[in-house]
Amino acid sequence: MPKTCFILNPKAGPSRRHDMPALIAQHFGAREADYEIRQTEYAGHAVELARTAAAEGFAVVAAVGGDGTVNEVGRGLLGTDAAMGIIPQGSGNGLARHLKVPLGLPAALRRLAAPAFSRMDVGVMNGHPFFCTAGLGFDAHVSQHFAQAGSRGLSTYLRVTLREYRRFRAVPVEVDLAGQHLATDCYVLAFANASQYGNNAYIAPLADLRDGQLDVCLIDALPAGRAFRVSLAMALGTLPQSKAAEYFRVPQARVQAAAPIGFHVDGDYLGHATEFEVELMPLALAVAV
Ligand SMILES: Nc1ncnc2c1ncn2[C@@H]1O[C@H](COP(=O)(O)OP(=O)(O)OP(=O)(O)O)[C@@H](O)[C@H]1O
Repeated sequence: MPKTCFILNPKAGPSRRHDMPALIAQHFGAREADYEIRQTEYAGHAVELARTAAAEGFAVVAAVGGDGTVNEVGRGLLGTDAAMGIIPQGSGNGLARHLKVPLGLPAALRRLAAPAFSRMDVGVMNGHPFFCTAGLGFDAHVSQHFAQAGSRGLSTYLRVTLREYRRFRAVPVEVDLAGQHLATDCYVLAFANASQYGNNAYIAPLADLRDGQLDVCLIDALPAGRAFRVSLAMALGTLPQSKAAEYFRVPQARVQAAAPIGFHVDGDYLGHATEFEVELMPLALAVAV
C-alpha cells in the first residue's frame, strides 16, 4: 500500500455527512502510519498541502473533492515525484469519471489502497494548469454566474444555464490552431484534456489523457434548435458525429478575441481576457487510480 496523504475539501460536492476519517480507516486499512488526512481551510489551500505532502515523501496525494480540488492538488504535485489519487466527492467529478475511478466512497478507497500508476497530460491556459477541461465563452460565463448563485447543485446549475442562455452573445475571435488559422465567432471554445465537463457531459468524447494533444471543440453559434441538439449529444457522447460542433486536435493554440471573453479552467471561472495561449505538457503528472 503506497504511503498516502488525503487532502480533503470539506466544501466540495453536495452536503454530505460522511465520517471520512472513520471510512478511510475502515476501507483503507487500520495502519495509520501508512496515511494521513489533511483538511483544506480555504480555497487554494490544497495546492500548498499537496506540495508539502510530496516534499514529505508521500507516494500518493489524493484529492478528496471535485474537479476544483483535483486542480489544486494536481498543481501542487507538478514537478514532484508524488502521484495524484482521486476520491470523488465533488458535484461533477469530470476527471474521476474519465479515469473510471469508482464514484462510491468504499469502492474508491479500496481502489486507492492498491492503485495502478500511470501518467497524464496537463493543459495550460494563460499560465493556469488544467487537468480536465478549460475554455472560453458560454461555459465559462455559466461558471462565473453559478459561482455567484448562492446555492450549488444540479438544479441551480440548470437554472443559471437557462437564464444566461438568454443573455449571452458570441464574440468574434481569431484562432491559431498549431498553424491553422480560423476567423470565427466563439460561443464555446473548449480545450479538452479529458472527455467531459463532469456529470457525464461529454464535450470531447474522444479526448485521450495520454495522447499529447488537446481536443478543441468550437461552437460558433447556439440557436435554440442547435442548443437542444448539443445538450442531447453531450449527454449521449455523440457531439462529434452530430455536426453541431467542429473539432480539432492540436498540442497548442492561440486565440485573439474582439472583446473580453470569460474563461474557465477545470470549471472555475478565472476572469475575462482578449488573448489566450493554450498548450499541453505531455505526461506531466503521475496519477494513481
Ligand atoms: N476549506 C475551504 N473553504 C472554502 N472553499 C474551499 C475550501 N477548500 C477548497 N475550497 C474551494 O472549493 C471549491 C469547490 O471544490 P470542488 O471543485 O472540488 O467541488 P465541486 O465544485 O463540488 O465539484 P466539481 O468541480 O467536480 O463540480 C474549489 O474551487 C476550492 O478552491
